[in-house]
Amino acid sequence: MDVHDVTDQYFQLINRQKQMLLEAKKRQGQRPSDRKSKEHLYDTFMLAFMFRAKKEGHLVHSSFIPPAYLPCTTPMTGLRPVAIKDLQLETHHRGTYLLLRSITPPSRMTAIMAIMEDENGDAIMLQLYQQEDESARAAADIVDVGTILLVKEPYFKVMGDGEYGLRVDHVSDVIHLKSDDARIPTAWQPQLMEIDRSAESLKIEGNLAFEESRYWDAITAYSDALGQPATTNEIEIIKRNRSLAFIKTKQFDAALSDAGFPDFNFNPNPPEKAMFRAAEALYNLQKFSECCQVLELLCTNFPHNSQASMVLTRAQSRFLEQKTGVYIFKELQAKAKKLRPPHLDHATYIGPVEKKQTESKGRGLFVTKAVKAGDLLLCEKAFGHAHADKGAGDGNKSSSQISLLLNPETNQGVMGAQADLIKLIVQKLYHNPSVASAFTALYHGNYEGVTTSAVDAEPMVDTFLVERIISFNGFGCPVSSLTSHTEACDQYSTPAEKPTEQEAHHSCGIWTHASYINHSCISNARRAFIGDMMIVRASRDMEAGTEINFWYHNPDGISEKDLQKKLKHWGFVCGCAICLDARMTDAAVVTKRQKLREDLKQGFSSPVLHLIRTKKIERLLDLLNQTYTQPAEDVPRLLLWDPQLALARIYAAQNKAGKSIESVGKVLTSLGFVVVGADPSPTRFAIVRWGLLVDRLVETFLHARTAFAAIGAREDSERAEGYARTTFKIIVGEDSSFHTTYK
Ligand SMILES: C[S@@+](CC[C@H](N)C(=O)[O-])C[C@H]1O[C@@H](n2cnc3c(N)ncnc32)[C@H](O)[C@@H]1O
Repeated sequence: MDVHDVTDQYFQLINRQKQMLLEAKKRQGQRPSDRKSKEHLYDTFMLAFMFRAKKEGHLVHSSFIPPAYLPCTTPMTGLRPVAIKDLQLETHHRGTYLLLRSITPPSRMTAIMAIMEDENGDAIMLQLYQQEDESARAAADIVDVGTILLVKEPYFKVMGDGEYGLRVDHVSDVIHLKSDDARIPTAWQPQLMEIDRSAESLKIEGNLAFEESRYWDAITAYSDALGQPATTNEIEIIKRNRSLAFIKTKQFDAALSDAGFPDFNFNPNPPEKAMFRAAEALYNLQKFSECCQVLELLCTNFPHNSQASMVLTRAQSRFLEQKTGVYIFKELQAKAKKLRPPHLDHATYIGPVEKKQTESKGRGLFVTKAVKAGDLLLCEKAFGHAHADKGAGDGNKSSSQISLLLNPETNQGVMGAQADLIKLIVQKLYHNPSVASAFTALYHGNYEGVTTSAVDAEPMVDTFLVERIISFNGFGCPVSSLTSHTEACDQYSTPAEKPTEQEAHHSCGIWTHASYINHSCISNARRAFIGDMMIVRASRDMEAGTEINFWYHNPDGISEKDLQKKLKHWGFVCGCAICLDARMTDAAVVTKRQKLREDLKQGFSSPVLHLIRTKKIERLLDLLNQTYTQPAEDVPRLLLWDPQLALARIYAAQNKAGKSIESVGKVLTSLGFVVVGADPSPTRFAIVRWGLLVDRLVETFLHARTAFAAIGAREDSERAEGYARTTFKIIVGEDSSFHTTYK
């Protein structure tokens, strides 16, 4: 993940956590004799609960990923009960389950916590991780006073504060029991029997909960109703109602099934509502073709349903995007600017690409036909996207959105919305198993998860597999590459001084198709973002069958050693020509280059006469150029192009068109381009071979446009503008904002 890596800053914290884990491990298997009484745990928890409630909203979350363990794969019938008093520290109690009842309300930190008791009256702190956000589902919906649940294969451990507790990382390891479940002990059963538990009264209860936006309660009531005797007609109505509640809670697989899709229960004239629910679910599952089919039938059978025809128009637009890759990018930019989180209602387009095995990088993505620089390869909606406001973590009021995620097992520390992304994807997989395989098929290193995806007919999600996949495949992203492009170019104020800090993104996501693209510093594609859409365009012309590569981390402005450090957690060392050349370069040459860049910096800031100054700069650039031995088209000269551009800028300001064009040609050559006509000769200006696509290339081509125009080479000027526009399109993802950005 190319997000804000803070491993170095939090090295000590990671080490401290490792030490704590080692200490805790020494107690493995112990049955602690100093467990606190139920009363003590209750009092302490409630005090902290009240104190925390007052401070709510100003929490900066930090969390440690514990050593990975597998979710429970044993069916309930194969598990035996265990009691709190029998739990052993630092142990996963495989083959058992613990029956618990909550004696406190929940407290939400990184996990949802509550004090639970067992049948013997012993109590324990329970921590439930990876649950939905408060905005999606209130913590009290998950656990509250009186909630009875089963924890499968409980993990008993020493917690951060030295107390003992249960930690549950896999959402499928907890089963909530309904009030009539036979496993509930008599003493915990409700004293008063409810009067009316008929399907009809439960349906009404569900409807009421739905009207009050208590969708989870509505689902429980409808599900209870379906457990009671009812006519076929009643069952269908309850299911249709539940289907809508499933849609509201993003459980689209279940919504589709409740709507009766695909055969609508063999009904040749499916009910209007059933079709509408199915269409909504299909839309959200991005199945636009099937969605259009259902809506077309709905509009034919019920021509007065204006909402259906509106949704059909929307679904048709998505279907068209999916088929053709034609988007109204201006609209996408406008939506990304306005929406928070910037999740856009648009479809994924998969261009001329296919997944194949590479020789040494695992699987990769290849073009299936010849493409030109600028061509669209992918325009992909994120499978999951977690947004963190820019500036979050800087002490402003958005700071609660940012978190620190530390993994002592992989020695990694990242700052941003990753913790949210893990949670979000765990929930998506848990609630929509039909989409899981696109995610679980992604690269996950040597992590060996479970081979099954369901237990007791319920989906099973391995949180640690999700974390591993995100770590290897996630990308940090700006809200819009248009903004980051303009910011990157504005930042470049001092000539010959590369910006040292590359932008660290706090928002992040997973794009399951783009995830097959391997890294190379000498890339032939670039990714851009508009909201949660990733746009991948070719940055060079490619033959059919070429492997697509983009850089995971920009190689410009960073030493080879630091770059490998950034790439380390992906588990490979870049073997591209730039990196190999850097490794072979003598230390004396490195020092010489540094010295020349220092001299150039001084040269640019020198107040001496222009002519003397540019002459000196030319000489220094020439010396710097001579330090490279490999042809620039094989090994781009990353320390040369930016001072060369600074010189082109000076010539442009001095209206020295010829010199400006010559400098532009040198910028392009140092970036690995092969160009012709970058001089006042009659040869037409053209790119024979594209090179590295840095942000300031747009400016470079625009200098050429102006200079060619000044010498009356109109055609060359137009061509230079065309290249500027193509470059902009590759970097930003689209070119509809080209003229407003570069007036
Ligand atoms: C996002 S995945 C890319 C797809 C992956 N190759 C696969 O088989 O699914 C990232 C992983 O691909 C591999 N990879 C990517 N670029 C590589 C490179 N330049 N050299 C070697 N391995 C690379 C590494 O294992 C990395 O962790």
